[in-house]
Amino acid sequence: MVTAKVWVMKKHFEGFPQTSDFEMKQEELANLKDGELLLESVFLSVDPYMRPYSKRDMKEGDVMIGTQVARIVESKNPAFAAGAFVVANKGWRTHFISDGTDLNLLPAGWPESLPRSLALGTVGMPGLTAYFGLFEVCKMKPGETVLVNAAAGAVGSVVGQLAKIGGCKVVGCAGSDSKVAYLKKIGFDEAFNYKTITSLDETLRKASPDGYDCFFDNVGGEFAAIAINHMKKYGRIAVCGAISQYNDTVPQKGPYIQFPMIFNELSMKGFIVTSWYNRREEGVKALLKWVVEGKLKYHEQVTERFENMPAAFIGMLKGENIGKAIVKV
Ligand SMILES: NC(=O)C1=CN([C@@H]2O[C@H](COP(=O)(O)OP(=O)(O)OC[C@H]3O[C@@H](n4cnc5c(N)ncnc54)[C@H](OP(=O)(O)O)[C@@H]3O)[C@@H](O)[C@H]2O)C=CC1
Ligand SMILES: O=C(O)CCC[C@H](O)\C=C/C=C/C=C/C(=O)C/C=C\CCCCCO
Repeated sequence: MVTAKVWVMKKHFEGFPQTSDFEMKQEELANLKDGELLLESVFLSVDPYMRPYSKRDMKEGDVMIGTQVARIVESKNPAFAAGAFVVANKGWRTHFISDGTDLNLLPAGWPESLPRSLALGTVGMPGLTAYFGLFEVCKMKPGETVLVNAAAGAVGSVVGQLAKIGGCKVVGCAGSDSKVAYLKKIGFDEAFNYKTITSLDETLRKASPDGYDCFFDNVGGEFAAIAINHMKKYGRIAVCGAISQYNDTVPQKGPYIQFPMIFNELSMKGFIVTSWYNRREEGVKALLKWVVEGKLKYHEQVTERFENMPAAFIGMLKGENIGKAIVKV
């Protein structure tokens, strides 16, 4: 008999999540039946979507939603061998049982030198968000200028580098000087700290006087309201996330976007990465190839120990991460 540790959302978040909103519990797992597998989480992901999705999909007492890289401890399913690693979507749990239908094996040929946690970041859901958001939603073309916010994070850092790989100029912003230095290091043409500039309007104009063809928006709110006025004619905006609004208790007002949308004939499209998962294999293959070739750099903010899941989640929402926020069990 295996006992799993799990984190539940004890109380719905009000405003910014607090550690007291979470509770760690234990779950006894049943013995394996034929066709089933026992898995242990090795790395868990903490992601911004957990904040709005908790409100939409969860009730108090539910295990926190989320994905992990897990190792197969025991297999009674001939399609899976013990010792193999998979990506699963089983929530904040140390151990769990699966019948294999909801597991994705790490791609064949995963290099020994690469951390398997990248399957939750640059070569996983956030990397795929950048890939499909930029190439399919923004329809980025060589020679264009791309703007991305939350640029030093899991999605943004890949957006900027894919824009460079695709032959574009890229402008990014982040919330600290060390993040801005990181953006320069990974090839951003222009980068600024949105917390210390005096005028976003002036900063965006200076970074690209001719404006922006593509805007990959991870933040929403006031930033997006100002950035939309800097789009070029026929510019495209991928509405990926709205992290500046996730912890609001009172909805933000405005903006009124009709004038720039009409006069510059802009396109603005929201998207959810999983809608592109019929092409998941293609995206993972391309991202892994660029990582192996050294064209796509990665950084991970690793928090040790399952017990620290809430702290890692809250820290990521506060901006403590450079690159992908990961918990190592
Ligand atoms: N549509 C989709 O399918 C998907 C959407 N997303 C969205 O993409 C965005 C980025 O996700 P991800 O890369 O995983 O997360 P990140 O790794 O970028 O971490 C979140 C970052 O957001 C920034 N942030 C927090 N609060 C604010 C704020 N009020 N204003 C501006 N920036 C803020 C912080 O960086 P800083 O220090 O720079 O402030 C923080 O590090 C999120 O909005 C997320 O919901 C992600 C995956 C899929
Ligand atoms: O890795 C996986 O397979 C899980 C991924 C799940 C998820 O779909 C990935 C990203 C989602 C990002 C969502 C971003 C948002 O900004 C969500 C916006 C609105 C949600 C509605 C909330 C309503 C609350 O009142």
